[in-house]
Amino acid sequence: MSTNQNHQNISNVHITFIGGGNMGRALISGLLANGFTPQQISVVEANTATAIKLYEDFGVRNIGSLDQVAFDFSKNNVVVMAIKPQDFNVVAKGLAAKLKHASLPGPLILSIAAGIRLSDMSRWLDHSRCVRAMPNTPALIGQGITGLFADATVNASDRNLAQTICNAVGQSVWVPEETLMDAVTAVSGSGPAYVFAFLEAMQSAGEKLGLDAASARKLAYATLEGASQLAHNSDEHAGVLRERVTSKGGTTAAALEVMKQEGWNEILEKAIAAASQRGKAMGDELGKN
Ligand SMILES: NC(=O)C1=CN([C@@H]2O[C@H](COP(=O)(O)OP(=O)(O)OC[C@H]3O[C@@H](n4cnc5c(N)ncnc54)[C@H](OP(=O)(O)O)[C@@H]3O)[C@@H](O)[C@H]2O)C=CC1
Ligand SMILES: O=C(O)[C@@H]1CCC=N1
Repeated sequence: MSTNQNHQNISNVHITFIGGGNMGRALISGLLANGFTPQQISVVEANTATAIKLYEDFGVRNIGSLDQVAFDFSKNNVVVMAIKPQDFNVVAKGLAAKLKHASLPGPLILSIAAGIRLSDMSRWLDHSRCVRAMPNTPALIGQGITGLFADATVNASDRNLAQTICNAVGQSVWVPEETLMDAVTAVSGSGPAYVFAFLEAMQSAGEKLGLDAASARKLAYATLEGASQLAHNSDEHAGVLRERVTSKGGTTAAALEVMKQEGWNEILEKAIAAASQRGKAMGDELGKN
């Protein structure tokens, strides 16, 4: 896997988002905070209220429907497919009609849909200039991490363009096999939800021990942030940092013993494996269309 940083001139890039829901919004917000202008971004969003909010908050252009999408081929066009996996096939087939009339090589398609495979999207779109990406919602604040995969037909310039967009909202990692995109989805795509669940549990445990809600929240959030920064800035394995907190016969040891007995690691491994299997199953199922 490679995590190389790259830079491409973004001033001539135009990005059309199809779907401006949770993840589309996070990417738009992150891109605008990190070098892109509202004039470089258009959105096709089925939900009128969501579309209006995107315009009000970010000033990005709303395109009423897929039928109205028109590419200006003096620009380097990218289409980000940010609809739900279950809607992908129908949207892709609708977009295919537009791509037929586009001057070659047509836009770069960057799909962020969980599970949807390159072979299926290329078939539905009748287009081969496609890259798969799996970002996560911290992109909203420029702290995202995106897993990327492209097959051998995608040239270096397009890989660069895809990565430049993802790096505008955080970091990125290329994976060498498409099947690993299900692992990326399970670890970092869904990952923020596990962290939020952890935060909810920490806060609630504090409250059960008598802390008021505001104090419990502050203690839990600051601990997660501090520990995460500490791990990030350290060359040492997280296990070594854990041991440094754990005094022999002390409080942390008591907590970790319960986590061990209850199978904390196994539960997390099972949960992340379930997410990965769900990604694969979605790919199998939706790829039948
Ligand atoms: N949420 C996350 O953390 C992450 C999500 N993803 C992927 O991103 C994709 C989007 O997820 P998410 O943003 O959470 O989903 P959302 O449902 O929040 O957003 C999808 C949006 O697309 C709209 N939509 C549906 N059909 C069309 C259409 N034909 N044309 C234009 N817009 C349409 C939906 O409107 P309506 O609601 O009215 O149907 C909705 O507003 C998924 O494929 C998911 O796998 C990837 C990484 C992380
Ligand atoms: O839950 C999902 O399916 C999407 C993909 C990763 C995060 N959200």
